[in-house]
Amino acid sequence: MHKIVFMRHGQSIWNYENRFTGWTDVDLTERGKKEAKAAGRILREAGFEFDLAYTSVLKRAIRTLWIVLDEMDEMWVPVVCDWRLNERHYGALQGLNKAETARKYGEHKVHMLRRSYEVAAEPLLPNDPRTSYNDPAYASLSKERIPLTESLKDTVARVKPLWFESIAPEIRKGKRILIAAHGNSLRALIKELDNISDKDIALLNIPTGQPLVYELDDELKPVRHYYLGDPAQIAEALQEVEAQGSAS
Ligand SMILES: O=C(O)[C@@H](CO)OP(=O)(O)O
Repeated sequence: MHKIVFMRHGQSIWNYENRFTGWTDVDLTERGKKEAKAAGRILREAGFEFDLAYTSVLKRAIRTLWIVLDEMDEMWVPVVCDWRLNERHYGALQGLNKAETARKYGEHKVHMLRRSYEVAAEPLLPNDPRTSYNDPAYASLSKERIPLTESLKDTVARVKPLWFESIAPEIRKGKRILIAAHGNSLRALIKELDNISDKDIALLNIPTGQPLVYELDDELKPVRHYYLGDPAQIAEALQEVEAQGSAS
């Protein structure tokens, strides 16, 4: 039996301001840092140890991972930063307030944009200063591979190869892995792992800063999964994520 821990980053500045974030590289708030520290403590107290960690190339996830590893006194753990764990690209929505967008276009439309499998936001124009074309974090990628928008389906298409090429082989070697990533890159990974239908994935939200343990059998099929933290706090955090798309 293998165990892997997934964690969404702690609260970011744009989570706090309720803006569509995607590939925008915003940092954690003080609350986000506290969430990461608490997660590290919970993991340490539950006896978890890691041999390898994965994160995105976005600082809210990287910093969350650093804080967790620091709190666990495991800062030596090798870290792979891979763009394929980035948040799903939110196209032209990036920077807009979610409640204002819901007031303008309706809550249903915003829910579809946030949680449906195939719907993507309008793409950024190639000359939009918000594109990642000139960001050195993506220097190894050809321009065609840098998205201007993504649906969850597109996110699955980039996360899946990372799982099969890198993460799964390391788990098979016996490595104990922590993945600090984002709401939608984790939804994409979990959709594949748990074989969740395109329709049902709309119901899955991931709270910020809560360690989620997956137990996997020898074929790396999930046997069970559970959050480690306080259930009341997790329920509240989930409610908060869901409410971000409401007009009020
Ligand atoms: O804005 C975003 O990038 C994501 C995560 O914060 O938001 P949502 O939960 O709306 O998909």
